[in-house]
Parts: sequence; C-alpha cells; structure tokens
Amino acid sequence: AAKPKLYYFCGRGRMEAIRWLLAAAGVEVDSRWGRGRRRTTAGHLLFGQVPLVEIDGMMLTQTRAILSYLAAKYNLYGKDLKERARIDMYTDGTMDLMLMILATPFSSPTNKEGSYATIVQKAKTRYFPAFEKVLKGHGEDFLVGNAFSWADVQLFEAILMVEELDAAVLSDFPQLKAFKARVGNMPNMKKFLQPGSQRKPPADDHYVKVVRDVLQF
Ligand SMILES: CCCCC[C@H]1O[C@@H](O)C[C@@H]1SC[C@H](NC(=O)CC[C@H](N)C(=O)O)C(=O)NCC(=O)O
Repeated sequence: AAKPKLYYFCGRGRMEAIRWLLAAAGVEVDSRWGRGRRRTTAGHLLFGQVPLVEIDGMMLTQTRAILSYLAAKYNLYGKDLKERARIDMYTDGTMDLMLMILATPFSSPTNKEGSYATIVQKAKTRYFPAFEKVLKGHGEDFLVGNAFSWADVQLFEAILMVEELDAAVLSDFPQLKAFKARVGNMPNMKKFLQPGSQRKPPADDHYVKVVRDVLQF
C-alpha cells in the first residue's frame, strides 16, 4: 500500500499526535507541504484547515477523525465498544493538555513562562493524577484492556511534552514513571525517539512565523 501522505507545516502542531500514532503502528509516512500552502491541498481542505492526511484513497482532515481512523485501522483502538470509549476519554484528555502547550507559542508574548507554568500545574493536578490512578487501579502495563493502544501512545507523547517544560514533573507519579520507561522501550517508540524520525521539535519563532504567514493570522 502507498505510504500515508501527511500535509502540514514543518513543526508539531496538530499533526504531531498523528505522526506518533503512525510511528507506534510501524507505518512509514510521506510528509508534504513544509513551508507554504500548495495547490495540491487547497481543493481537499474540507474546512480550509490542516492537518490533512491522504490515506486509503481518502483525503482526511479533522485531527480526531484522522486519529480514530488510524487507531481502528492499526488495531490500537481496544477490542470492544467499552474499551474504545475509555480510549476516547483518555485521548481527549491528553489532547486537551497537549493543545494548551501547542497554542502557547501563538499566544501574546508577554507571559509565555506563566502560561507554561500554569500548564505544568494542570498536568500535575488534573491530568497525571488521573492516569496514575488508572494504572495503579488495575496494575496492568497499559491504560486499557491490558494491551497497547492509542491511549498509551498519546499519554507517552503528552508526558514527554510536559517534561520539556518541567523535567521533574513525574517525581510524584511512580506509576507514570514506570509506564514511560515501558512504552519508551517498545521498538517502534524507541525508533521514533531517535534522530532522523518524523518527530518534530518544539515550536520556535521561525515555525510560528511560517504558520502565521501561511494562515494569515
Ligand atoms: C490550539 C492549536 C494550536 C494553534 C493552531 C495552529 O498551531 C499550528 O501548528 C497550526 C495549527 S493548526 C492549523 C489550523 N488547523 C486547525 O485549527 C484544525 C482544527 C480542526 N478541528 C482539527 O482538529 O484538525 C488551520 O489550518 N487553520 C487555518 C484556518 O482555520 O483558516
């Protein structure tokens, strides 16, 4: 099958979770559209927005729709409706947390440090305690159904993103520390963490400028 084509900026943004999920599934991707909106995508942006993923003959937009399709396609979406509902709950939570971080570089430059401190606090008081409790509660290696799923991929991604803001953030979360070590040792995840993978760096001023120029905001 052809490699999925990812149309996005050359940075994390809303496409990063899609890159992580495809990496977890061991799927090679074809990244397009580094710097500016090109004709090849204009007609396919349903609401004029990216991420856009070309896969299985479809031009998919809407991050969650893309992630759900990929999770189901690569058997990372639980074994039944109830497991899928829990995976949806957990991924909505980690996506809420990550979008706070992704939005900050685009917010007013006055108080970025303050914003990041608030996000770290949210992670420590709202999000990480919830996942610590889930793991402690069932004592299994993964969040749902004792099997690796999209929920684990996204929690791992969110942990790494918050650790970029506060390296000691897991000091009060022993279950999450062990979870991070386990998932980080999985071959596909380990490979994605190596240099040269599709993983993108935190947003810098250049990335913010490119996005603002292209999206005119
Ligand atoms: C809060 C999110 C972070 C800030 C938004 C941007 O960060 C950058 O990486 C670019 C992104 S996202 C780029 C933005 N896309 C979206 O907002 C998609 C939202 C959609 N619900 C999704 O989940 O895919 C965009 O194309 N806008 C054009 C415009 O609406 O006309």
